[in-house]
Amino acid sequence: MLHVQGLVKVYDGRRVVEDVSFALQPGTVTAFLGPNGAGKSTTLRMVCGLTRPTAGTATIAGRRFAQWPNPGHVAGVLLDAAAVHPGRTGRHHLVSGAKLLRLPASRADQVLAQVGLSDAANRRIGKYSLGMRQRLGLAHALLADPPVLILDEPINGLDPEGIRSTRQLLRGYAQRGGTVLLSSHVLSEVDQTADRIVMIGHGRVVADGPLASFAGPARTVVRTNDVPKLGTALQRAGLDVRQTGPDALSVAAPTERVSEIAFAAQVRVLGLAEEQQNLEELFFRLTGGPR
Ligand SMILES: Nc1ncnc2c1ncn2[C@@H]1O[C@H](COP(=O)(O)OP(=O)(O)OP(=O)(O)O)[C@@H](O)[C@H]1O
Repeated sequence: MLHVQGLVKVYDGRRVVEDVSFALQPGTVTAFLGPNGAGKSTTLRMVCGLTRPTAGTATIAGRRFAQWPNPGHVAGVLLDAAAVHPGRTGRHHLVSGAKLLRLPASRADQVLAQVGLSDAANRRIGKYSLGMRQRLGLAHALLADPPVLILDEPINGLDPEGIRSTRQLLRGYAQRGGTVLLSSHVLSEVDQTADRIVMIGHGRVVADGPLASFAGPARTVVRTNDVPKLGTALQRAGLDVRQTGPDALSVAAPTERVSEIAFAAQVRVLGLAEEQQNLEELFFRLTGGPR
């Protein structure tokens, strides 16, 4: 559905995007990840025809984005949430967008409801928070219910509720066959949303694959009132064990296995939880560290 082939961008003799290629299938959410300045926005701008590539091509449904007679019906784009008229209301902004796309004004209200902005529809955009502007930008991208969404840092500035509802919205959109490409420089923002990650560092793709393939083996954090006894039992079972607090151990095993061993050793467990995968570390290793 979206094909990027050998994209290169040179600014003032500097290669800021170097031979970036990937192809996205319908029904998927792909996170385009990289630290600040890695070349994400430049790549997305080339995909959307806003920046001319030095080399390479990007096509959506077989054509360059700008070659489509009605590009907004093919891909919804959110590149810069700040690029909206602050004196307009959210609703006015979306009604204008709907008109340009030859859609009924009622579409504005539908997408406002979809992103949870109905209550703020008649307030001026200048009074919106960053998170509200992000939601408005997402609403604009959704206007024509296009098959593809291209979103630059859509989670940035959202509160926890905004993050949760945006995740749900994007997952639901992909489940209905949509193709989503969203960029982020914070891995934890997208690890519950994306099926696949494409990581970019210094303009180059450094990793590309299903998110699960980058996650290390499952680890469990277990809290107990007898760290030495449980630690010994877990080590005897051949597991990698690290003490992470006065009453806490991190164990390279799923929670069920840790629970079984603790039960067999007759050690009281105060808490048991899956450890958050530290994908951030992997990210920095692959991209050569933050700039
Ligand atoms: N119009 C331009 N002229 C010259 N250099 C540019 C231009 N646009 C971007 N760059 C440079 O290209 C590099 C990549 O920038 P880009 O905005 O694509 O990175 P990014 O991964 O999106 O970063 P961020 O997460 O900060 O948005 C940076 O070094 C930036 O300074």
